[in-house]
Amino acid sequence: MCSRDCCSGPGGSHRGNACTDKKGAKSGSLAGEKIIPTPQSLLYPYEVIEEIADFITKGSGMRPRIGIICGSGLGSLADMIQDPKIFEYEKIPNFPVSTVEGHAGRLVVGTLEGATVMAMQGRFHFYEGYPLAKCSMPVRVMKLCGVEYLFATNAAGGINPRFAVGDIMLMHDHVNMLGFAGNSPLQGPNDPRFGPRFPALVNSYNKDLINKAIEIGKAMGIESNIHVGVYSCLGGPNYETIAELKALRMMGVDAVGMSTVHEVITARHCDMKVFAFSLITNKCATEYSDKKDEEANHEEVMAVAKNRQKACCELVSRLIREIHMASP
Ligand SMILES: O=P(O)(O)O[C@@H]1C[C@H](O)[C@@H](CO)O1
Ligand code: HPA
Repeated sequence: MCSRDCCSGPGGSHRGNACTDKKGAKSGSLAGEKIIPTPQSLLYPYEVIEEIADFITKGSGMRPRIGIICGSGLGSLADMIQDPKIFEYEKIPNFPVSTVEGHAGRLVVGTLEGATVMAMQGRFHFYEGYPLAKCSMPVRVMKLCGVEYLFATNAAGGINPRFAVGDIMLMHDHVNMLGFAGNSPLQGPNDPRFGPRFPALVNSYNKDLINKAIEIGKAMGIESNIHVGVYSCLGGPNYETIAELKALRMMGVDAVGMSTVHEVITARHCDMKVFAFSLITNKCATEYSDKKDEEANHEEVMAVAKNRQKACCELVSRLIREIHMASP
């Protein structure tokens, strides 16, 4: 079988039934030979996750309580961290690398508003070629580092016509389109040390944290820019067609992106409390038009994220302060 960072990510590839690892060595089997499937979950068994978590907790001298995943262009959330200990993804054993612009590719551990935190400045997306279990593997690392709360953020297209560019949508639910297609980060044998075989996902998004965030939005004077809504993740990397956006809207989706859902599933499976929000970086057209400026593009996504980073940082830091003050 392929080695740890196998064919399922950049650097390796499938050829027929065989696979090549990063060094190009053929390590699978060709047609006619015995083929042993490797379920995604076995790419990162408990012991490997534990090793990565030990590397981070020993290297930082901390057991962080809050984990943050920075969305596209929202890396500044991690820049708020005090006394940061920085781990480049390349230097973390068994860690994938970031390949997307706006995702620096480093883990930052330190304190924020008095709380111990670890932040991913760069997440892994399905469209980068990583299977879902690999995309959300860092959430399990967070869990074994001691994280109780996951803060997942993303850049997303607004489908709800009431949303404006620059608004923040607090996620209270999601529609798992990749799950509709039979893909899940929890596929393969279940390790009960992480969580149950069949986790429930109702109430995945912590209501207390949503309510606190709404109050914080009011205190910041941005209540009209804060919404509560439903996010959906498609595989990307292409943005959606009009017909897809219309269908998503009919399903009750308010914002669409290419991440977060599999991270939330993984976090809920191992019983973490989840707070997540989308920064609306573009409005999604749901009617046919020839106007070029209605087409989504990553430059616009990054520019809007940069413009709104101050508000996003304040929301996150105030919420973390409340969590820490309520139970230091
Ligand atoms: O990592 P997130 O979900 O914030 O990134 C979004 C989705 C794509 O990666 C990219 C598209 O512009 O931004
Ligand atoms: N669609 C999907 N992902 C996105 C979008 C979008 O419109 N904007 C930012 N990420």
